[in-house]
Amino acid sequence: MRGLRKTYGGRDVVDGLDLQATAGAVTAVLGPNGAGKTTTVECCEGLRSPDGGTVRVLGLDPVADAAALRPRVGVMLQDGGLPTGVRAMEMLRHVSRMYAAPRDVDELAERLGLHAFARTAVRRLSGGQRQRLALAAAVVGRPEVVFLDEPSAGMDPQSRHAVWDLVRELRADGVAVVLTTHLMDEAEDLADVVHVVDHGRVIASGDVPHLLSDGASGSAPRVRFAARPGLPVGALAAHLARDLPDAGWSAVEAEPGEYVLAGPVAPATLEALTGWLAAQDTLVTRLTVGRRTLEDVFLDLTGRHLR
Ligand SMILES: Nc1ncnc2c1ncn2[C@@H]1O[C@H](COP(=O)(O)OP(=O)(O)OP(=O)(O)O)[C@@H](O)[C@H]1O
Repeated sequence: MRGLRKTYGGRDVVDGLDLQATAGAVTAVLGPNGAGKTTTVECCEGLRSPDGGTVRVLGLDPVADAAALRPRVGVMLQDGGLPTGVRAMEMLRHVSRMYAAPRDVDELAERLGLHAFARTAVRRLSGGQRQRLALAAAVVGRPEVVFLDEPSAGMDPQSRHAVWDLVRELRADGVAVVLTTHLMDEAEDLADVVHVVDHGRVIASGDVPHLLSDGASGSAPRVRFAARPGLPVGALAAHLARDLPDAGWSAVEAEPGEYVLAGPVAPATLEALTGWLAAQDTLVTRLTVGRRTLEDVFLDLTGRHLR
């Protein structure tokens, strides 16, 4: 996809977006709600027509060549897009019969735990059950390219891991998997390449280790703490720069009362931080030290939280 643009009511919700997905790899499009992820993948699926730019899937135009692409591409929509009146397994068997060489339906159902609600009408399924059924329908035809829009949204942890295992297996089988997500752990665990999207543009791309090591303070751990909202974070950064020999401190209030401190974090950092908080007469209610995450990458780039 090159220079993709999509406009609604005079507003560019996708604004010159470039990205590429390759066979045998998981490509994640990561971004907050409203970033344009669904619009982007729906242009690849032929469900929306771009207002600018070029989209090719397996070398074909998703709109003009829709009939040729249909047997080769699997799609899992965010809202399921399933017929609601039929029973779950009936629906899956029906879909499987449309393909030349479908997967074993029972084996797929077993892996995704579909047998527990096999005879339940689709409209009565829970959100997570519907998602699992939609995933099964997306992959049952052995597609070469699979688009998964927020595949594990609303799922319990066990189902989520079943989904992730299936995605890894698709990758091992040479499938090009494109998934949109706003879950950083999903992107970190699954993706070979992550495109971070905000306001309809790619603002960072690369494999996860590259993205996590990029930035002023490299891959140094972050200090996250909770305290009363509205602390003067500029003064905190200045205090650390004065107290500790290294430069390059940044402190942000990512959400009201939630702070992230980045810099050359060392044991003395915590002493300096808690000393400063005590001088502000402020009690810290939570404090953790951990590696940089994709959430931090987004925060560094936009000053906002991913969620
Ligand atoms: N048919 C439409 N008409 C008008 N505006 C739309 C339409 N579809 C999407 N939008 C707007 O385009 C923007 C991008 O939406 P999109 O669904 O692509 O974002 P997203 O990144 O997938 O978000 P989410 O994670 O919430 O699904 C949003 O502001 C949305 O309100």
